[in-house]
Amino acid sequence: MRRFVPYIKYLKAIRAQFIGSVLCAALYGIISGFVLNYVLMKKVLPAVFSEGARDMSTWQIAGYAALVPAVFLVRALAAFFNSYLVSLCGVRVLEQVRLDFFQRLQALPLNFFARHTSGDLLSRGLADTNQLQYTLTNVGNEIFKQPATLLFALGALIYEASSTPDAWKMLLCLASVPLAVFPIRYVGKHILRRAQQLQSQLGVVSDRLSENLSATKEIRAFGLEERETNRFRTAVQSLFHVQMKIVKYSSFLSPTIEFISSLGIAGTLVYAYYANIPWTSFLFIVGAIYFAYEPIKKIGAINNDLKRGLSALDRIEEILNAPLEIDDPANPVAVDRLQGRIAFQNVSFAYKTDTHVLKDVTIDLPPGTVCALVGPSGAGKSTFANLVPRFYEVSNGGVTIDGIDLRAMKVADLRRNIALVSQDPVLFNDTIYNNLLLGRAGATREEVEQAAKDAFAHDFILSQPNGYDTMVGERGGKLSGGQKQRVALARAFLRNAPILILDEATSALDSESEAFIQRALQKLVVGKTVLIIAHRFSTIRDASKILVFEEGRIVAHGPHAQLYGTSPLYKTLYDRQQGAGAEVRA
Ligand SMILES: Nc1ncnc2c1ncn2[C@@H]1O[C@H](COP(=O)(O)OP(=O)(O)OP(=O)(O)O)[C@@H](O)[C@H]1O
Repeated sequence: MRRFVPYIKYLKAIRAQFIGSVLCAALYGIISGFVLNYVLMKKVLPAVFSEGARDMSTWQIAGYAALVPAVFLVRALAAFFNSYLVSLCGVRVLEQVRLDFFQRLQALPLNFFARHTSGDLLSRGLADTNQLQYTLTNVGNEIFKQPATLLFALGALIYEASSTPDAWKMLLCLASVPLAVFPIRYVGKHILRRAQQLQSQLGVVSDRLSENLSATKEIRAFGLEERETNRFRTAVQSLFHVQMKIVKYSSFLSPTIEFISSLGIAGTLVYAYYANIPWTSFLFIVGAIYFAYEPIKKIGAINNDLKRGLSALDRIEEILNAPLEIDDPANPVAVDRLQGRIAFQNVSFAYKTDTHVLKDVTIDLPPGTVCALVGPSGAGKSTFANLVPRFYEVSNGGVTIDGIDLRAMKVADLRRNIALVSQDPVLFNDTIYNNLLLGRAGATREEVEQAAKDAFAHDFILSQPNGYDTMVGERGGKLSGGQKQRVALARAFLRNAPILILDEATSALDSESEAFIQRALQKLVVGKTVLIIAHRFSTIRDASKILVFEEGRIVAHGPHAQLYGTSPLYKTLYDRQQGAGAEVRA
């Protein structure tokens, strides 16, 4: 239970409901453990079956009989309110945990996402939080009710045994109680291990599903349907296997505890026979034994739930406690609009191992430089560009903008000064207008439309069924590649940041889109420091500075005319690209 303590803070806002649920649980415990037994065995049965019972009026009989449903009614109300309020608390705590989980995902560095698959993260965010919610409400439901019931049942037993001559020896029947601890511990241990397997197997299933859904076209094109189904089947079968192990252990517990409690009752029966215990006392004590074992059985079951919840919590906390790595400094330098002088000073960088993919890179790009990054595949161009918005932290050296080390400013301040247009821009499943607005929240309608005009997107947007209010579909699926690119460029116009990072699309666009995009780009780059991961020779040639990457180093830099004569690698890359046409990568 200690593991859940840090989350108690989330109950603050609903303190009254939580206290209400505990009080209802206590009332339930008193009724189940004592009142029910007492009313039935000590009041109703003796009154109805005693020698003078024949003389009672119908009203008197009915009065005694009505006591039974009256007690059950109060117990039912206590159970209902306990369950309702506890569920409310559990759901509220989980709402916060889910939010924390999501917020953490927003703050974690990109490196983290390279280490975790999206299926695994989805499974932690959905299946594990669901399991935790189930545990919290289920365990919460019983955690006060059952111990209260046990306490009052034991109290009733001791009270009765001590007030009936010789009956105290009947308490020996409780000697079998400790026996119940063994199966509870045994099952709990196994369930914890299996629950961990179950949750991670759920991650595998979710991973297969999300990978499959993200590659629907490739699967059909390569005829991979059967292979995919088989892969999914294997994952689901493993899940089934682990699930059944859990069912086996959970189902084992209840009957075992019932059997142990029957041993106690059998012992009581033998003793009561020899000790001549009155039947009313005997029934009361057997009732109390039953009501004492029932909570033990339930506590065993909630122990299992708890173990499953703990394994889910472990997986959620792995994310909640994952180091942020890239965080704001304690005393950030105040940054408003930067000019855009980017400088790398002896920068080395490795993704995870010691293998550096950037090695001792030093370069100074004055504001307004349009800089093309070229080099063979894997040479480090994207990595270089990704260090500027501080998507990753350098291993050695430092990156500065306007002379300020990136680590000295707030991450949000830095990124507000950068616009990013990626190769395959992602649009959210929202209207075109709202997708544009992501460039700069708070922009006016006129500004948004002007940005769309600058990006040559305005006309195609107006020709959509609902103009700017047309929904773009999941990941912008209802727009063509060229249209998505223009929306992304319009977003960059709207942002109007001093630094622009552009990953040029490698796939061919139709010539009309291509021409629009080139014209938009020419306008967009004016007055900005631009890093273009360039794949078209026209872009490369027009750049004011070209950085040639090879195996993580900048081996040459300068304008096209100079590099063409001095850098053999650049000459080869450029000639190859020019020969192969606009679509071939550098
Ligand atoms: N997230 C990552 N995790 C681990 N290694 C990575 C990651 N991203 C890139 N790398 C590795 O870093 C090296 C440089 O990659 P980078 O993407 O910067 O090259 P690039 O020059 O942009 O290549 P391309 O032109 O093919 O996009 C490569 O060896 C690549 O395998």
